[in-house]
Amino acid sequence: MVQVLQELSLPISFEELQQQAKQKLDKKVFDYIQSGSGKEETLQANDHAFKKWKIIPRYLTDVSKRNIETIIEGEKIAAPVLFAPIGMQGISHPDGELAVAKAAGNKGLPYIASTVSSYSLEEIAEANENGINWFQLYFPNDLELAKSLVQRAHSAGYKAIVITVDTNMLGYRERDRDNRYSPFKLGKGIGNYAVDPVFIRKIQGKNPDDFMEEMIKVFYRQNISWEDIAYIRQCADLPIYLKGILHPKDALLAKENGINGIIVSNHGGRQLDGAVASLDILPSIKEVVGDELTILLDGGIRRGSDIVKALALGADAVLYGRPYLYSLALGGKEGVEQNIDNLMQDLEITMALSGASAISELNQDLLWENN
Ligand SMILES: Cc1cc2nc3c(=O)[nH]c(=O)nc-3n(C[C@H](O)[C@H](O)[C@H](O)COP(=O)(O)O)c2cc1C
Ligand SMILES: CCCCCCC(=O)C(=O)O
Repeated sequence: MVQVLQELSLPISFEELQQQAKQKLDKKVFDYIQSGSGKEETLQANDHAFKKWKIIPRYLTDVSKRNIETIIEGEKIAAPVLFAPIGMQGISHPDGELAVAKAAGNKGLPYIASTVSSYSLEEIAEANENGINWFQLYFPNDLELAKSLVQRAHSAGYKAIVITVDTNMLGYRERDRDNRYSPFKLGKGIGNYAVDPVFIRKIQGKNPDDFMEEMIKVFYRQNISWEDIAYIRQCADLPIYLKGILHPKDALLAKENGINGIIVSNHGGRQLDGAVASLDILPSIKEVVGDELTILLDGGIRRGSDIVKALALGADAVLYGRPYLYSLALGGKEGVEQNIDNLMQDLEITMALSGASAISELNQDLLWENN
């Protein structure tokens, strides 16, 4: 008997992937993932920014031996790509972060676990025990809780702390407001708080119906200072990255405060609408920080050519966001792995056709600005 194997086959194009995810997911969930804040000017600007730069390929170069690996925080990774922290992945697929972290590890790429993951950071670390995990911190209002989260991440083997600085409150997300949707009310809840000893102590004796309310109360620290960042450094001896840096002066302050790296990001256009596209501001940031700290970038990374452009403009690596979440929704862990295989192939082909055989060869000399 001939066995017909039903191989999972996700669309390769990002636009088609997004379209299929739209058909599969509940409308409110899809809107939450896809949309930006306000008029979505920043969301669109992220996309447009990549179109402004064209690659001027170099030919008659030897690209017969190609290598897309790079080193970030002293660890060799399969490509200059990290998985962006994305909260509550359980709304896209029941396996949520467990599937994605495992896929990241299998493909040799770091996974950044969000504070507001559906699963706890310990469960995620276990799922990706052979991979590299970083922990993203939403700085809570309570320093003891911040310390507890960071120390748990350290004990669970996380290799860096990413502090998101662009979310002192949630952006004005018109579609979620129209839909009356908040992911905080759905799914498994927030895995990290559900098991945190400090948080459990805080809610002790309270009505379980107030659990969510208590969580929301602790979420947003609206006055994070450089002293708070220094406090996190004292909690665990781990490299610190700041995510959401856009102003060159803040990048300079990060350098002066001994931060290990920054993530140039506008949160995928979900926070301040009207904010500059991350790719547009990258060259000015590179100019002030030079090679003294690691520069990562996210917002609009969809294809190999986007990665080439970001690296040529000064990023050491990029964070990959929405596309992996759509792949998760459509195909679970295998879907994410397939999408990453496609991205890595695309990157290798784009580099070779640009005349580069290694990541270190990508620089601004390869780009032309199309005003
Ligand atoms: C559904 C969703 C949830 C997100 N959750 C988080 C989060 O928990 N923490 C965080 O720092 N950033 C979060 N982000 C922002 C991403 O880390 C990243 O900055 C953004 O997705 C990059 O834009 P792109 O997806 O368009 O490439 C989230 C983004 C999306 C789309
Ligand atoms: C404490 C802030 C919760 C943010 C929710 C997840 C997120 O970052 C998003 O963009 O949505």
